[in-house]
Amino acid sequence: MTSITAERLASKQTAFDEIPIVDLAPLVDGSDLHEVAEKIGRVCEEVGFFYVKNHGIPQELVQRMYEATEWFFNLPYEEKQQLNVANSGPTLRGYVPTFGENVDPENTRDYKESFDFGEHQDEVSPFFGPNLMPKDYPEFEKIAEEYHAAMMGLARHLVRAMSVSLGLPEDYLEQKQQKPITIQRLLHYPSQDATASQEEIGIGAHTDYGFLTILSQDSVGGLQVRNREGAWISAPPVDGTFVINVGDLAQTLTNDLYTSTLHRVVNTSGKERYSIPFFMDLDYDAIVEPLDVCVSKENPAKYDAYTCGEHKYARFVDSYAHLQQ
Ligand SMILES: O=C(O)CCC(=O)C(=O)O
Ligand SMILES: [Fe+2]
Repeated sequence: MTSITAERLASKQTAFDEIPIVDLAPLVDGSDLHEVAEKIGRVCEEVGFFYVKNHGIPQELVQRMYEATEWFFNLPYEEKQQLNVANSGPTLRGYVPTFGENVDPENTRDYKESFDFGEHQDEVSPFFGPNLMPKDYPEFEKIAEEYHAAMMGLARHLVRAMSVSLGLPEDYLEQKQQKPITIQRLLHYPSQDATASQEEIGIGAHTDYGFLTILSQDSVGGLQVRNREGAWISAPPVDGTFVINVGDLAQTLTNDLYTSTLHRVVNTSGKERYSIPFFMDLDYDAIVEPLDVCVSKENPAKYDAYTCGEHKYARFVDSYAHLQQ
């Protein structure tokens, strides 16, 4: 690796407590929503990224989803290409090969390959519709659906806590999530040669486009988060946790109180890396603008209103190779 590449891809090896861990037990068992809400509010303001433990998702389910993920990416390339996102129309579901989505297109090309799905529905509209699923493997589809449903349940808990953290009724944000856009993604990061060109990276620096993300990462590592000083710090795997991060929609709604933090993945470990992010958004037509509780005379609204679906679709158009002219 040239020294400039090494410098660009390196992260500060920080203790992982720079990215805090929040214990969700009192939220999930219903004993103390307010205590957890207060903690989540603080870390959303200070970091925008946190681990959660005691989240109620069985480790065994996560394990099965990883086995299915590895199985999927080991399919012959031609079989994966039959499920290419370009065949999905506006649902934007399916397989995206290496360099098919570049989240920081001005600087880098993404080495990862991915597979997106959501809740099945017959009718097609942007982000909604049928899933493209591998043929002759109903077990894959079953695990995928089970995992997606589990993530939805955890996301609902977190969103309630976020409402309360803002001093709002616990169902306030949920009103914008009657039929939310959700994306369940599987990711594979082949290990990159340490001499790889600096334009190629696991996933380039980006913020997430949605409301919040629930990420499971395997034990390989490589996730890096940019802190307030502009340094990249590592977010190493922590057993039994998920990584939660605030997305753009939450930053807009809170008028920048909560931060949609830049992050990226660099895998030069020599091992294959897999991760499984779930993106929880708002309803397609939900209006996204700073909430009254986050706006005052001294702190006026920093954003004009936009709709969730249009914002997300525009961000996808910017990053998906098949949508570029
Ligand atoms: O794989 C990871 O650890 C992060 C993935 C990610 O940032 C994303 O898919 O938005
Ligand atoms: Fe991300």
